[in-house]
Amino acid sequence: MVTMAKVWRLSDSFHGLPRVENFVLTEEELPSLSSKDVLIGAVYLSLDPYFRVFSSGKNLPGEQVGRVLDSKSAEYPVGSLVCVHAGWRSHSVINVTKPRSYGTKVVKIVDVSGVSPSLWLGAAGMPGVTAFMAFHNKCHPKPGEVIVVSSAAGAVGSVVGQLAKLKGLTVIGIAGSNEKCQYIKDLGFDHAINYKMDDISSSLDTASPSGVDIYFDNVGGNISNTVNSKMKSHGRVLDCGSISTYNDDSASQGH
Ligand SMILES: NC(=O)C1=CN([C@@H]2O[C@H](COP(=O)(O)OP(=O)(O)OC[C@H]3O[C@@H](n4cnc5c(N)ncnc54)[C@H](OP(=O)(O)O)[C@@H]3O)[C@@H](O)[C@H]2O)C=CC1
Ligand SMILES: CCCCCC(=O)/C=C/[C@@H]1[C@@H](C/C=C\CCCC(=O)O)[C@@H](O)C[C@H]1O
Repeated sequence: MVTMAKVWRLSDSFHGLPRVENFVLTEEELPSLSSKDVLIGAVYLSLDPYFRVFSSGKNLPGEQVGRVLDSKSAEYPVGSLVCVHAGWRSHSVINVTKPRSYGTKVVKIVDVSGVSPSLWLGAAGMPGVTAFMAFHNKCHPKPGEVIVVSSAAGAVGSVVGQLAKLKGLTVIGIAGSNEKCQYIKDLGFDHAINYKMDDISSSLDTASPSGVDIYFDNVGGNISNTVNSKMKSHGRVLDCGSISTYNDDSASQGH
């Protein structure tokens, strides 16, 4: 039986903000399975900021949670839930012995009842691991310190803020709407700044008159210029990303 995959590709490279016209939905006939191949049906697709910068040619990158629909590998029986860098596509035929883009593999994931498998693309996946490793291994947090997190309602920032609360820090989040500010307050953030409505500088002075010990930066640009001006001596700035620059084709994307 022939399997047809629906595959999102780029019809045109990005210029400035991504537009619907940049994307085209195509169809692709999949090969029959060879030894160690599995047929995966997508369950959740991940949309991450790095797509804007790392998309090459017609192909979109992207991790997905999928379910094994057919298998020539005893290690991945039909019905297994997996995470795989397959791109934005409904179905994939993948050889489980071959590494994927930048070394990733087909990762079997635990199907926890009552927990959405989409978490494996968020808090339990790459964003969550990024937050955990960057916060604990690079920020050197100490209880009682003050941390500012930009893009605080995002996949990475929302986890960083919760980890910081667990570590006993005072946590200030910066987000772009009152709803997101309420969301991060509900997560336990001590302060929430709406960068589209509030004066960031005076809000930071009010939230932490003595300044900032750690800035977990996901945004870059003017927001970070303001936060950086509030850093204490020996403060730490963790440059996780600069999403405010990704749509600026003239900016250099160095990380
Ligand atoms: N170094 C690494 O290995 C990794 C780095 N990253 C980086 O971390 C950052 C966050 O990623 P992730 O949590 O997945 O993002 P999400 O897609 O979850 O959230 C991104 C949020 O950033 C905010 N944002 C977008 N544009 C701007 C802007 N111009 N100014 C201020 N805020 C803006 C928006 O929220 P709002 O409504 O609040 O504006 C948006 O929802 C990105 O820079 C990403 O590149 C992510 C994963 C790994
Ligand atoms: C513009 C620089 C973005 C840096 C921050 C960021 O979001 C990093 C994310 C990495 C992500 C991207 C790296 C390579 C993508 C290659 C796409 C492909 O070939 O499939 C990945 O390494 C996990 C995040 O740490």
